[in-house]
Amino acid sequence: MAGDQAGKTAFIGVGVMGETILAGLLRSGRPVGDFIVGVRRQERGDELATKYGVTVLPNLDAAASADTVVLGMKPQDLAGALQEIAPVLRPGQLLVSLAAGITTAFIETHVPGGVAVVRVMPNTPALVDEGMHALSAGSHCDEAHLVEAEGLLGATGKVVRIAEKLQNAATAVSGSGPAYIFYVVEAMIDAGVMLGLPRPLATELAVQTLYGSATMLRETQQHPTILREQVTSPGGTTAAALRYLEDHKVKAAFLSAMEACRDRAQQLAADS
Ligand SMILES: NC(=O)C1=CN([C@@H]2O[C@H](COP(=O)(O)OP(=O)(O)OC[C@H]3O[C@@H](n4cnc5c(N)ncnc54)[C@H](OP(=O)(O)O)[C@@H]3O)[C@@H](O)[C@H]2O)C=CC1
Ligand SMILES: O=C(O)[C@@H]1CCC=N1
Repeated sequence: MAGDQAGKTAFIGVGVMGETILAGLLRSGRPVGDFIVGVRRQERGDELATKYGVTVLPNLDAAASADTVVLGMKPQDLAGALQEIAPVLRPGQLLVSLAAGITTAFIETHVPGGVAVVRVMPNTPALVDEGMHALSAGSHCDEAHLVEAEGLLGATGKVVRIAEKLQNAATAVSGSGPAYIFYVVEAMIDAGVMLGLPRPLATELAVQTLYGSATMLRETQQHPTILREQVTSPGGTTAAALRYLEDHKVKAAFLSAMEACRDRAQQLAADS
């Protein structure tokens, strides 16, 4: 596919992540006519057509009429979907897979030779155009394919190119990462309530603290250790709290949790 002839993009499998990316593209000003949607349930298709005015087609027709196909189904559903659309795929066409764990090599074995594959690990902050998307090229990708994929993902946040062997580690950091952060915020709100704060106030304090801290990290470019030390007065309140987190091996728990995430991504690939 020549980059300057980029045509329609089909989204096949439009759940949380697919809709987030599609909606972001429309929000960024891309015409709805650039996109086609393929779904497996008619009522989901009706919902997307009503909400965005997007054309909904059977998967086979969606794949046939697009230069780029974004695959947004669960890893367990990917092989079945590839089998369904493979008959209409053609060399030079681009497949962009969002599926955790699934390799470009696996996808390439399920489609005709010469179809280009880009593997992406997106994340849900794309909903507010603050996504972090890591992408890797398959073996038939040229620069135009990568630029096309970057254009699609770039509408909702940052995009980095990474070696495919790092994809499962990226999943552990940025793909699944928002869930860890929400979990920590949930814990802080509940603790605030336990300490006597009304829940709306505890929520406001915790959410703004997260937002301010994230903004500091990004804008000052300082190492988190330095920023943490600035909060930690000798013999003060923060040191007392951090000591408890150290005693309970919270950092080690993060390491184990993220290893489990990486391993699960590998397992999803092995099971496919
Ligand atoms: N959610 C996240 O934070 C992230 C998800 N991902 C990856 O993104 C992918 C999607 O995840 P997520 O959006 O959470 O999952 P969802 O379950 O929300 O969405 C998957 C969608 O795919 C549809 N689907 C399944 N099979 C087909 C098919 N053959 N044809 C058409 N549509 C189909 C499902 O339809 P139905 O409505 O009928 O179930 C559903 O709407 C996964 O592979 C995941 O690994 C990656 C990074 C982050
Ligand atoms: O939990 C999952 O499997 C997906 C992939 C990364 C985030 N959500």
